[in-house]
Amino acid sequence: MLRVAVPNKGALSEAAAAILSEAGYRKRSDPKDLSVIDVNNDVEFYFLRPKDVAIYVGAGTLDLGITGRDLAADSGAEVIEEVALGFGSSTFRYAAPNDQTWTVDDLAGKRIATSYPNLVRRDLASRGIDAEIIRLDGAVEISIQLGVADAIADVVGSGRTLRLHDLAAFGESLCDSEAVLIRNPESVEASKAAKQFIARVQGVVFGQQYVMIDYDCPKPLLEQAVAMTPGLESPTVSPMLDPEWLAVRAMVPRKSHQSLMDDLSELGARAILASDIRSCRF
Ligand SMILES: Nc1ncnc2c1ncn2[C@@H]1O[C@H](COP(=O)(O)OP(=O)(O)OP(=O)(O)O)[C@@H](O)[C@H]1O
Ligand SMILES: O=P(O)(O)OC[C@H]1O[C@H](OP(=O)(O)OP(=O)(O)O)[C@H](O)[C@@H]1O
Ligand SMILES: [Mg+2]
Repeated sequence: MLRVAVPNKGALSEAAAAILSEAGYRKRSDPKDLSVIDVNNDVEFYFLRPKDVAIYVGAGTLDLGITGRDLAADSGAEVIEEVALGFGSSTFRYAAPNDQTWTVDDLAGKRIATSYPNLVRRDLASRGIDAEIIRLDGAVEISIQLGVADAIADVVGSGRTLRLHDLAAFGESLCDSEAVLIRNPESVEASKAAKQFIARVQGVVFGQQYVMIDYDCPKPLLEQAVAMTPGLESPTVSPMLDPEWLAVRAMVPRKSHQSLMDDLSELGARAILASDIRSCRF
């Protein structure tokens, strides 16, 4: 049976559960459940703290897991990132009180509070900076005010928490993160079940990033229209009852589909439809 780790709570858990459900896997009925057996798919899910997921997967105790790229990096576990899941996007930044301008070199000899000590230690070492790391479990942004640190290194999503605490980020991002599906490098190399699981999750994520566009196109405009909607391989072009028109169908990136529909309409296409793709395989 394939063994898969899923965040049990926190920033990643809801979206992770939604993707797995869309991919056809069994949901847990009670949020307190720490494991669920999906008999139909021959998968056992373990609901763990996102921070611990990479440790289990790296050790080979579990085959696959969903966690944050930043958490996996901090764990030091040897895991392979299979699929970027498109949610839980964040950067990992140094920050300090915004009444002064800081550079990364100013961190030398200072106290840096963080929940990601290995990520920070590695970054400082690569820069040859010696600083003291204060390891905290969370609510890191308050630590300077409380006098235990001079600067912090933490996850930044919208940036709201930094602003609320009069902090400003400085230096480059130490890690551009999002939720990822990871696997153990050895244990599932040849496993058909693992490959199928990865393909299903990839299919849902890919489906979320694209929409299907259908439109009616006057024959003389076909070349221009398909240049705008090239699809993945190539668009499907079908005859219509009216010989002056053709029906075109292609996948397009979700992000730009509204402006693409505007452009197609301006070109002379009609009956332009966009529909969701729930899942796909390549
Ligand atoms: N505000 C946010 N915006 C985007 N991603 C976030 C945000 N907060 C956390 N993350 C991402 O979620 C993951 C951490 O999840 P979470 O915050 O649930 O874990 P935790 O901090 O260990 O747990 P908890 O917050 O319950 O103590 C990381 O990959 C991080 O990049
Ligand atoms: O940039 P923002 O959108 O404001 O989000 C960033 C904040 O979100 C996370 O905290 P979380 O809620 O997980 O609490 P924690 O610090 O206890 O982990 C993260 O650690 C930051 O504190
Ligand atoms: Mg958190």
